[in-house]
Amino acid sequence: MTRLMYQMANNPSRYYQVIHNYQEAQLLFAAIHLNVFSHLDTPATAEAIAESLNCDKKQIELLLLTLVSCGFVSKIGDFYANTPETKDFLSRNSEVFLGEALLFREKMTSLNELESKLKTSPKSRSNNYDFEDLAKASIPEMYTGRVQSFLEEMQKLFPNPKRPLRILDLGGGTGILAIEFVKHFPGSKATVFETPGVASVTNQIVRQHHEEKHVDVLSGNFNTDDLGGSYDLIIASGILNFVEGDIACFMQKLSSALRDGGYLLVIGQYADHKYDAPPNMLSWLSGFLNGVPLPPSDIEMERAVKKAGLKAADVLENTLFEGQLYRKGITDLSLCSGDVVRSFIELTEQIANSRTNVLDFGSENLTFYRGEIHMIKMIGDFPGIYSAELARKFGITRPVVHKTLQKLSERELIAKEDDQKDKKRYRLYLTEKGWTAYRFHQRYHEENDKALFDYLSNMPGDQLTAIKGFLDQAIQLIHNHA
Ligand SMILES: C[S@@+](CC[C@H](N)C(=O)[O-])C[C@H]1O[C@@H](n2cnc3c(N)ncnc32)[C@H](O)[C@@H]1O
Repeated sequence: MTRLMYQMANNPSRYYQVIHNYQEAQLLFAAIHLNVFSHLDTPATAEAIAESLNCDKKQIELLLLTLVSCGFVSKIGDFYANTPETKDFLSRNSEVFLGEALLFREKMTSLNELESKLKTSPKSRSNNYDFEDLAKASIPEMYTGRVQSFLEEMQKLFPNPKRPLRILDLGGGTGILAIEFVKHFPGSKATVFETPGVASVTNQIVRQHHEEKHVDVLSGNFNTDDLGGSYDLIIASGILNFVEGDIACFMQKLSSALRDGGYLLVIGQYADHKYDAPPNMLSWLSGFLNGVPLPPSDIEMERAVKKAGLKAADVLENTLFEGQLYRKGITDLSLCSGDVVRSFIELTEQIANSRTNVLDFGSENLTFYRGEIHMIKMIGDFPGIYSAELARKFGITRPVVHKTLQKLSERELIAKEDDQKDKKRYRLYLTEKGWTAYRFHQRYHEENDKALFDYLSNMPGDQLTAIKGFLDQAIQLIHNHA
Protein backbone atom coordinates (compact mmCIF):
# COMPACT_ATOMS: atom_id res chain seq x y z
CA MET A 1 0.00 0.00 0.00
CA THR A 2 1.42 3.41 -0.92
CA ARG A 3 0.97 6.29 1.45
CA LEU A 4 -0.08 9.63 -0.09
CA MET A 5 2.69 12.21 0.14
CA TYR A 6 1.57 15.07 2.40
CA GLN A 7 1.56 18.34 0.49
CA MET A 8 3.48 20.72 2.79
CA ALA A 9 0.99 23.45 3.66
CA ASN A 10 2.07 23.76 7.28
CA ASN A 11 5.31 23.21 9.11
CA PRO A 12 5.44 21.13 12.33
CA SER A 13 8.83 22.47 13.48
CA ARG A 14 7.15 24.55 16.20
CA TYR A 15 6.33 21.36 18.18
CA TYR A 16 9.93 20.14 18.07
CA GLN A 17 11.02 23.59 19.17
CA VAL A 18 8.73 23.23 22.20
CA ILE A 19 10.51 19.99 23.16
CA HIS A 20 13.84 21.74 22.71
CA ASN A 21 12.77 24.68 24.90
CA TYR A 22 11.46 22.32 27.58
CA GLN A 23 14.76 20.42 27.65
CA GLU A 24 16.73 23.65 27.64
CA ALA A 25 14.73 24.74 30.70
CA GLN A 26 15.44 21.40 32.45
CA LEU A 27 19.13 21.78 31.66
CA LEU A 28 19.27 25.35 32.95
CA PHE A 29 17.44 24.58 36.20
CA ALA A 30 19.67 21.57 36.92
CA ALA A 31 22.80 23.65 36.30
CA ILE A 32 21.57 26.47 38.56
CA HIS A 33 20.64 23.95 41.20
CA LEU A 34 24.10 22.34 41.02
CA ASN A 35 25.64 25.83 41.20
CA VAL A 36 27.77 25.14 38.11
CA PHE A 37 27.85 28.76 36.94
CA SER A 38 29.40 30.10 40.16
CA HIS A 39 32.51 28.03 39.30
CA LEU A 40 32.77 29.40 35.78
CA ASP A 41 33.39 33.11 36.35
CA THR A 42 37.00 32.40 35.39
CA PRO A 43 37.91 29.69 32.84
CA ALA A 44 38.04 26.18 34.27
CA THR A 45 38.41 22.63 32.91
CA ALA A 46 35.66 20.00 33.18
CA GLU A 47 37.92 18.12 35.57
CA ALA A 48 38.22 21.07 37.95
CA ILE A 49 34.45 21.68 37.86
CA ALA A 50 33.71 17.99 38.47
CA GLU A 51 36.02 18.04 41.47
CA SER A 52 34.44 21.22 42.92
CA LEU A 53 30.94 19.81 42.48
CA ASN A 54 31.86 16.31 43.57
CA CYS A 55 30.55 14.84 40.30
CA ASP A 56 31.75 12.44 37.64
CA LYS A 57 34.16 14.11 35.20
CA LYS A 58 32.74 12.49 32.04
CA GLN A 59 29.16 13.42 32.95
CA ILE A 60 30.09 17.01 33.84
CA GLU A 61 31.88 17.30 30.54
CA LEU A 62 28.62 16.35 28.78
CA LEU A 63 26.70 18.89 30.82
CA LEU A 64 29.23 21.64 30.05
CA LEU A 65 29.27 20.85 26.35
CA THR A 66 25.47 21.06 26.25
CA LEU A 67 25.56 24.39 28.12
CA VAL A 68 28.00 25.57 25.43
CA SER A 69 25.72 24.36 22.65
CA CYS A 70 22.80 26.29 24.19
CA GLY A 71 24.89 29.45 24.49
CA PHE A 72 24.99 29.70 28.31
CA VAL A 73 28.72 28.96 28.53
CA SER A 74 31.64 29.46 26.13
CA LYS A 75 34.59 27.12 25.51
CA ILE A 76 38.16 27.78 24.44
CA GLY A 77 40.36 24.70 24.17
CA ASP A 78 39.72 22.62 27.30
CA PHE A 79 38.49 25.62 29.27
CA TYR A 80 34.87 26.57 29.93
CA ALA A 81 33.67 29.99 31.15
CA ASN A 82 30.41 31.90 31.66
CA THR A 83 29.22 34.18 28.88
CA PRO A 84 29.02 37.81 30.16
CA GLU A 85 25.23 37.46 30.60
CA THR A 86 25.53 34.19 32.54
CA LYS A 87 28.22 35.73 34.74
CA ASP A 88 25.88 38.64 35.55
CA PHE A 89 22.72 36.68 36.25
CA LEU A 90 23.50 33.03 37.03
CA SER A 91 26.64 33.18 39.13
CA ARG A 92 26.12 33.46 42.87
CA ASN A 93 29.06 35.87 42.96
CA SER A 94 26.95 38.49 41.19
CA GLU A 95 24.86 41.10 43.02
CA VAL A 96 22.04 40.41 40.59
CA PHE A 97 22.12 36.61 40.81
CA LEU A 98 18.73 35.50 39.49
CA GLY A 99 19.17 31.74 39.92
CA GLU A 100 17.07 31.49 43.06
CA ALA A 101 14.33 33.70 41.63
CA LEU A 102 14.19 31.58 38.45
CA LEU A 103 14.00 28.31 40.40
CA PHE A 104 11.33 29.77 42.67
CA ARG A 105 9.21 31.09 39.79
CA GLU A 106 9.45 27.76 37.98
CA LYS A 107 8.18 25.95 41.08
CA MET A 108 5.51 28.54 41.82
CA THR A 109 4.02 28.55 38.33
CA SER A 110 4.65 24.88 37.53
CA LEU A 111 2.09 23.08 35.40
CA ASN A 112 2.98 19.60 36.72
CA GLU A 113 -0.55 18.95 37.92
CA LEU A 114 -2.23 20.48 34.91
CA GLU A 115 -4.08 17.35 33.81
CA SER A 116 -5.51 16.49 37.20
CA LYS A 117 -6.56 20.12 37.77
CA LEU A 118 -8.61 20.00 34.58
CA LYS A 119 -10.86 17.36 36.12
CA THR A 120 -12.20 19.48 38.97
CA SER A 121 -13.26 23.07 39.30
CA PRO A 122 -11.30 25.20 41.80
CA LYS A 123 -12.77 25.15 45.30
CA SER A 124 -12.32 28.84 45.95
CA ARG A 125 -10.84 31.84 44.24
CA SER A 126 -7.86 31.75 46.58
CA ASN A 127 -4.51 31.72 44.87
CA ASN A 128 -1.90 29.16 45.87
CA TYR A 129 0.95 31.52 45.22
CA ASP A 130 3.50 31.91 47.92
CA PHE A 131 3.82 35.69 47.65
CA GLU A 132 5.95 35.88 50.82
CA ASP A 133 8.71 33.79 49.28
CA LEU A 134 8.19 35.46 45.92
CA ALA A 135 8.88 38.85 47.55
CA LYS A 136 12.11 37.48 49.09
CA ALA A 137 13.23 35.80 45.87
CA SER A 138 12.44 38.68 43.56
CA ILE A 139 14.64 41.39 45.16
CA PRO A 140 17.56 40.92 42.73
CA GLU A 141 15.09 40.71 39.83
CA MET A 142 13.91 44.21 40.68
CA TYR A 143 17.40 45.58 40.11
CA THR A 144 17.89 43.98 36.69
CA GLY A 145 16.07 46.76 34.87
CA ARG A 146 12.69 47.31 36.51
CA VAL A 147 13.86 49.76 39.18
CA GLN A 148 16.13 51.62 36.77
CA SER A 149 13.38 52.00 34.16
CA PHE A 150 10.79 52.94 36.79
CA LEU A 151 12.99 55.73 38.18
CA GLU A 152 13.70 57.03 34.69
CA GLU A 153 9.97 57.32 34.07
CA MET A 154 9.36 58.89 37.48
CA GLN A 155 12.02 61.52 36.87
CA LYS A 156 10.21 62.46 33.67
CA LEU A 157 6.85 62.55 35.47
CA PHE A 158 8.08 64.56 38.45
CA PRO A 159 10.94 66.71 37.11
CA ASN A 160 11.38 68.68 40.33
CA PRO A 161 13.21 66.25 42.69
CA LYS A 162 12.65 68.61 45.64
CA ARG A 163 8.86 68.42 45.46
CA PRO A 164 7.69 66.22 48.37
CA LEU A 165 5.43 63.54 46.99
CA ARG A 166 3.18 60.88 48.49
CA ILE A 167 2.96 57.57 46.73
CA LEU A 168 1.18 54.27 47.35
CA ASP A 169 2.34 50.90 45.98
CA LEU A 170 -0.64 48.54 46.16
CA GLY A 171 0.37 44.90 46.56
CA GLY A 172 3.92 46.25 46.38
CA GLY A 173 5.58 42.91 47.33
CA THR A 174 9.25 43.64 48.03
CA GLY A 175 8.55 47.37 48.46
CA ILE A 176 11.65 48.05 46.36
CA LEU A 177 9.89 50.51 44.02
CA ALA A 178 8.71 52.54 47.02
CA ILE A 179 12.13 52.35 48.71
CA GLU A 180 14.01 53.50 45.61
CA PHE A 181 11.42 56.21 44.96
CA VAL A 182 11.95 57.88 48.34
CA LYS A 183 15.72 57.61 47.92
CA HIS A 184 15.48 59.52 44.64
CA PHE A 185 12.81 61.98 45.75
CA PRO A 186 14.03 63.10 49.18
CA GLY A 187 11.27 64.47 51.40
CA SER A 188 8.73 62.16 49.80
CA LYS A 189 6.73 59.51 51.63
CA ALA A 190 5.72 56.11 50.33
CA THR A 191 3.20 53.58 51.54
CA VAL A 192 3.27 49.91 50.57
CA PHE A 193 -0.04 48.11 51.03
CA GLU A 194 0.28 44.34 51.35
CA THR A 195 -1.38 41.26 52.79
CA PRO A 196 -0.27 40.63 56.39
CA GLY A 197 2.06 37.74 55.44
CA VAL A 198 3.92 39.66 52.76
CA ALA A 199 3.85 42.92 54.76
CA SER A 200 6.23 41.42 57.35
CA VAL A 201 8.71 40.60 54.56
CA THR A 202 8.29 44.11 53.09
CA ASN A 203 8.91 45.59 56.54
CA GLN A 204 12.18 43.65 56.86
CA ILE A 205 13.34 44.88 53.44
CA VAL A 206 12.44 48.49 54.32
CA ARG A 207 14.49 48.14 57.53
CA GLN A 208 17.46 46.71 55.62
CA HIS A 209 17.42 49.87 53.49
CA HIS A 210 17.01 52.10 56.62
CA GLU A 211 13.95 53.76 55.09
CA GLU A 212 11.46 53.19 57.95
CA LYS A 213 10.96 56.95 58.30
CA HIS A 214 9.96 57.39 54.66
CA VAL A 215 8.25 54.11 53.80
CA ASP A 216 5.17 52.90 55.70
CA VAL A 217 3.98 49.35 55.29
CA LEU A 218 0.23 48.92 55.74
CA SER A 219 -1.05 45.40 56.10
CA GLY A 220 -4.57 44.42 55.07
CA ASN A 221 -6.81 43.63 52.15
CA PHE A 222 -6.91 46.29 49.46
CA ASN A 223 -10.39 45.14 48.43
CA THR A 224 -11.99 45.96 51.73
CA ASP A 225 -9.67 48.23 53.70
CA ASP A 226 -9.12 51.96 53.57
CA LEU A 227 -6.05 52.92 51.49
CA GLY A 228 -5.39 56.43 52.84
CA GLY A 229 -5.56 59.43 50.54
CA SER A 230 -4.09 62.48 48.77
CA TYR A 231 -1.53 60.43 46.90
CA ASP A 232 0.41 61.94 43.98
CA LEU A 233 0.91 58.48 42.52
CA ILE A 234 -0.61 55.04 43.05
CA ILE A 235 1.19 52.02 41.59
CA ALA A 236 -0.93 49.00 40.73
CA SER A 237 1.56 46.47 39.37
CA GLY A 238 0.47 42.89 38.76
CA ILE A 239 -2.46 43.13 41.16
CA LEU A 240 -5.62 43.55 39.10
CA ASN A 241 -6.27 39.78 39.09
CA PHE A 242 -6.72 40.02 42.82
CA VAL A 243 -9.40 42.68 42.73
CA GLU A 244 -12.68 41.28 43.97
CA GLY A 245 -15.95 42.54 42.53
CA ASP A 246 -16.47 45.23 39.95
CA ILE A 247 -13.24 46.67 38.55
CA ALA A 248 -15.02 50.03 38.06
CA CYS A 249 -15.70 50.23 41.83
CA PHE A 250 -12.05 49.46 42.55
CA MET A 251 -10.90 52.16 40.12
CA GLN A 252 -13.27 54.58 41.85
CA LYS A 253 -11.65 53.65 45.17
CA LEU A 254 -8.17 54.36 43.75
CA SER A 255 -9.34 57.60 42.16
CA SER A 256 -10.70 58.79 45.52
CA ALA A 257 -7.34 58.02 47.12
CA LEU A 258 -5.55 60.25 44.58
CA ARG A 259 -5.24 63.98 44.94
CA ASP A 260 -6.50 66.08 42.01
CA GLY A 261 -4.01 65.75 39.17
CA GLY A 262 -2.48 62.63 40.79
CA TYR A 263 -1.41 59.63 38.70
CA LEU A 264 -2.33 55.96 38.65
CA LEU A 265 0.28 53.67 37.11
CA VAL A 266 -1.10 50.29 36.05
CA ILE A 267 1.46 47.64 35.18
CA GLY A 268 0.46 44.27 33.79
CA GLN A 269 -0.47 42.54 30.59
CA TYR A 270 -4.09 42.73 29.56
CA ALA A 271 -6.10 41.30 26.70
CA ASP A 272 -7.81 43.73 24.35
CA HIS A 273 -11.26 42.21 24.90
CA LYS A 274 -12.82 40.11 27.65
CA TYR A 275 -12.90 37.08 25.31
CA ASP A 276 -9.20 37.35 24.31
CA ALA A 277 -6.35 35.61 26.14
CA PRO A 278 -4.03 37.87 28.16
CA PRO A 279 -0.56 37.92 26.53
CA ASN A 280 1.15 36.20 29.48
CA MET A 281 -1.61 33.64 30.09
CA LEU A 282 0.89 30.73 30.25
CA SER A 283 2.97 32.25 33.07
CA TRP A 284 -0.06 32.56 35.34
CA LEU A 285 -2.10 29.54 34.21
CA SER A 286 -1.40 27.59 37.42
CA GLY A 287 -3.01 30.43 39.39
CA PHE A 288 -5.99 30.69 37.06
CA LEU A 289 -6.52 26.92 37.45
CA ASN A 290 -6.59 27.46 41.21
CA GLY A 291 -9.33 30.05 40.88
CA VAL A 292 -7.50 33.35 40.42
CA PRO A 293 -9.65 35.31 37.97
CA LEU A 294 -8.26 36.55 34.66
CA PRO A 295 -7.24 40.21 34.74
CA PRO A 296 -9.67 42.75 33.28
CA SER A 297 -9.35 43.46 29.57
CA ASP A 298 -8.13 46.76 28.17
CA ILE A 299 -11.68 47.67 27.19
CA GLU A 300 -13.05 46.94 30.69
CA MET A 301 -10.24 48.99 32.18
CA GLU A 302 -10.91 51.86 29.79
CA ARG A 303 -14.55 52.01 30.89
CA ALA A 304 -13.67 51.64 34.58
CA VAL A 305 -11.07 54.41 34.66
CA LYS A 306 -13.27 56.78 32.68
CA LYS A 307 -16.12 56.24 35.14
CA ALA A 308 -13.70 56.93 37.98
CA GLY A 309 -12.68 60.33 36.53
CA LEU A 310 -9.25 59.15 35.37
CA LYS A 311 -7.84 59.95 31.95
CA ALA A 312 -5.20 58.00 30.02
CA ALA A 313 -2.14 60.25 30.27
CA ASP A 314 0.73 58.25 28.81
CA VAL A 315 2.04 54.78 28.01
CA LEU A 316 5.32 54.16 29.78
CA GLU A 317 7.34 51.81 27.66
CA ASN A 318 10.79 50.69 28.56
CA THR A 319 12.65 47.48 27.92
CA LEU A 320 11.61 45.83 31.19
CA PHE A 321 8.80 48.06 32.16
CA GLU A 322 5.50 48.73 30.52
CA GLY A 323 2.72 50.61 32.16
CA GLN A 324 -0.34 52.67 31.46
CA LEU A 325 -0.48 55.98 33.21
CA TYR A 326 -3.80 57.59 34.12
CA ARG A 327 -4.34 61.00 35.60
CA LYS A 328 -7.11 62.20 37.85
CA GLY A 329 -8.90 65.25 36.43
CA ILE A 330 -8.45 68.57 38.16
CA THR A 331 -12.01 69.56 38.91
CA ASP A 332 -12.59 71.38 42.13
CA LEU A 333 -16.28 72.21 42.13
CA SER A 334 -15.93 74.27 45.30
CA LEU A 335 -13.54 76.65 43.53
CA CYS A 336 -14.86 80.19 42.99
CA SER A 337 -13.49 83.28 41.23
CA GLY A 338 -12.32 84.69 44.60
CA ASP A 339 -9.88 81.74 44.98
CA VAL A 340 -8.35 82.49 41.58
CA VAL A 341 -7.98 86.21 42.38
CA ARG A 342 -6.32 85.38 45.71
CA SER A 343 -3.78 83.08 43.98
CA PHE A 344 -3.14 85.82 41.42
CA ILE A 345 -2.45 88.42 44.13
CA GLU A 346 -0.10 85.97 45.86
CA LEU A 347 1.78 85.47 42.57
CA THR A 348 2.16 89.23 41.92
CA GLU A 349 3.30 89.82 45.53
CA GLN A 350 5.91 87.10 45.21
CA ILE A 351 7.19 88.51 41.93
CA ALA A 352 7.35 92.04 43.41
CA ASN A 353 9.21 90.80 46.49
CA SER A 354 11.63 88.70 44.50
CA ARG A 355 13.13 91.77 42.80
CA THR A 356 15.87 91.92 45.39
CA ASN A 357 16.46 88.13 45.32
CA VAL A 358 20.00 87.17 44.55
CA LEU A 359 20.90 84.31 42.23
CA ASP A 360 24.10 82.63 43.25
CA PHE A 361 25.66 80.38 40.63
CA GLY A 362 28.43 79.15 42.89
CA SER A 363 30.84 82.06 43.42
CA GLU A 364 30.84 85.77 44.27
CA ASN A 365 31.81 86.48 40.66
CA LEU A 366 28.67 84.73 39.51
CA THR A 367 26.11 86.27 41.86
CA PHE A 368 23.41 88.46 40.34
CA TYR A 369 20.28 90.43 41.12
CA ARG A 370 17.35 89.44 38.90
CA GLY A 371 17.58 92.66 36.89
CA GLU A 372 21.26 92.04 36.19
CA ILE A 373 20.97 88.44 35.05
CA HIS A 374 17.95 89.24 32.87
CA MET A 375 19.90 92.01 31.18
CA ILE A 376 22.69 89.50 30.52
CA LYS A 377 20.13 87.14 29.04
CA MET A 378 18.67 89.82 26.78
CA ILE A 379 22.14 90.82 25.51
CA GLY A 380 22.97 87.13 24.93
CA ASP A 381 19.71 86.67 23.02
CA PHE A 382 20.23 89.83 20.94
CA PRO A 383 23.99 90.38 20.51
CA GLY A 384 24.67 94.00 19.47
CA ILE A 385 21.46 95.32 21.09
CA TYR A 386 21.36 99.08 21.93
CA SER A 387 20.76 100.27 25.48
CA ALA A 388 17.62 102.14 24.33
CA GLU A 389 16.18 98.85 23.08
CA LEU A 390 16.90 97.25 26.44
CA ALA A 391 15.00 100.03 28.21
CA ARG A 392 12.07 99.53 25.86
CA LYS A 393 12.00 95.72 26.17
CA PHE A 394 12.14 95.83 29.98
CA GLY A 395 9.79 98.81 30.28
CA ILE A 396 12.26 100.70 32.50
CA THR A 397 13.96 104.12 32.18
CA ARG A 398 17.28 104.59 30.38
CA PRO A 399 19.14 105.80 33.53
CA VAL A 400 18.19 102.56 35.31
CA VAL A 401 19.47 100.56 32.32
CA HIS A 402 22.72 102.57 32.26
CA LYS A 403 23.31 102.00 35.96
CA THR A 404 22.97 98.23 35.55
CA LEU A 405 25.09 98.20 32.36
CA GLN A 406 27.79 100.17 34.18
CA LYS A 407 27.94 97.52 36.92
CA LEU A 408 27.99 94.64 34.43
CA SER A 409 30.73 96.34 32.43
CA GLU A 410 32.86 96.89 35.58
CA ARG A 411 32.47 93.18 36.35
CA GLU A 412 33.63 92.41 32.79
CA LEU A 413 30.42 90.59 31.93
CA ILE A 414 29.54 92.77 28.96
CA ALA A 415 31.52 94.69 26.33
CA LYS A 416 30.48 97.89 24.54
CA GLU A 417 31.43 98.50 20.92
CA ASP A 418 30.98 101.77 19.00
CA ASP A 419 28.23 101.62 16.44
CA GLN A 420 29.79 102.10 12.97
CA LYS A 421 26.76 104.00 11.68
CA ASP A 422 26.07 106.25 14.63
CA LYS A 423 29.08 107.16 16.78
CA LYS A 424 26.83 108.41 19.60
CA ARG A 425 25.48 104.93 20.19
CA TYR A 426 27.16 101.72 21.18
CA ARG A 427 26.29 98.08 20.76
CA LEU A 428 26.28 95.60 23.62
CA TYR A 429 27.81 92.10 23.65
CA LEU A 430 28.56 89.45 26.26
CA THR A 431 32.15 88.72 27.23
CA GLU A 432 33.26 85.13 27.81
CA LYS A 433 32.46 85.58 31.51
CA GLY A 434 29.06 86.98 30.49
CA TRP A 435 28.37 83.87 28.40
CA THR A 436 29.24 81.66 31.40
CA ALA A 437 26.66 83.52 33.48
CA TYR A 438 24.17 83.25 30.59
CA ARG A 439 24.57 79.47 30.46
CA PHE A 440 24.27 79.06 34.24
CA HIS A 441 21.05 81.07 34.14
CA GLN A 442 19.70 79.02 31.24
CA ARG A 443 20.39 75.76 33.10
CA TYR A 444 18.80 77.19 36.26
CA HIS A 445 15.58 77.86 34.34
CA GLU A 446 15.62 74.52 32.56
CA GLU A 447 15.78 72.72 35.93
CA ASN A 448 13.32 74.91 37.81
CA ASP A 449 10.69 75.65 35.20
CA LYS A 450 10.33 72.18 33.72
CA ALA A 451 7.51 71.24 36.10
CA LEU A 452 5.39 74.15 34.85
CA PHE A 453 6.08 73.38 31.19
CA ASP A 454 5.26 69.70 31.70
CA TYR A 455 2.07 70.63 33.54
CA LEU A 456 0.96 72.88 30.68
CA SER A 457 1.96 70.46 27.95
CA ASN A 458 -0.34 67.80 29.48
CA MET A 459 -3.29 70.19 29.45
CA PRO A 460 -6.16 70.05 26.94
CA GLY A 461 -6.55 72.98 24.51
CA ASP A 462 -9.70 74.43 26.14
CA GLN A 463 -7.95 74.73 29.51
CA LEU A 464 -4.92 76.37 27.90
CA THR A 465 -7.25 78.87 26.19
CA ALA A 466 -8.78 79.71 29.57
CA ILE A 467 -5.34 80.27 31.15
CA LYS A 468 -4.16 82.41 28.23
CA GLY A 469 -7.38 84.48 28.42
CA PHE A 470 -6.86 85.05 32.14
CA LEU A 471 -3.22 86.09 31.67
CA ASP A 472 -4.17 88.58 28.91
CA GLN A 473 -6.75 90.13 31.23
CA ALA A 474 -4.19 90.26 34.06
CA ILE A 475 -1.60 92.02 31.86
CA GLN A 476 -4.25 94.55 30.85
CA LEU A 477 -5.04 95.13 34.53
CA ILE A 478 -1.36 95.81 35.33
CA HIS A 479 -1.19 98.29 32.40
CA ASN A 480 -4.24 100.07 33.75
CA HIS A 481 -2.66 100.33 37.22
CA ALA A 482 0.69 101.58 35.92
C1 LIG B 1 1.87 39.39 41.31
S1 LIG B 1 2.32 40.09 42.81
C2 LIG B 1 2.92 41.68 42.30
C3 LIG B 1 3.95 42.24 43.24
C4 LIG B 1 4.51 43.60 42.80
N1 LIG B 1 3.48 44.61 42.75
C5 LIG B 1 5.23 43.47 41.48
O1 LIG B 1 4.74 44.05 40.50
O2 LIG B 1 6.26 42.84 41.43
C6 LIG B 1 0.76 40.51 43.57
C7 LIG B 1 0.89 41.11 44.95
O3 LIG B 1 -0.38 41.56 45.38
C8 LIG B 1 -0.57 41.20 46.75
N2 LIG B 1 -2.01 41.08 47.00
C9 LIG B 1 -2.87 40.21 46.40
N3 LIG B 1 -4.11 40.39 46.88
C10 LIG B 1 -4.04 41.38 47.80
C11 LIG B 1 -5.01 42.01 48.64
N4 LIG B 1 -6.29 41.66 48.61
N5 LIG B 1 -4.59 43.01 49.47
C12 LIG B 1 -3.27 43.39 49.50
N6 LIG B 1 -2.33 42.81 48.70
C13 LIG B 1 -2.70 41.84 47.88
C14 LIG B 1 0.16 39.89 46.87
O4 LIG B 1 0.52 39.61 48.23
C15 LIG B 1 1.36 40.09 45.97
O5 LIG B 1 2.50 40.57 46.66
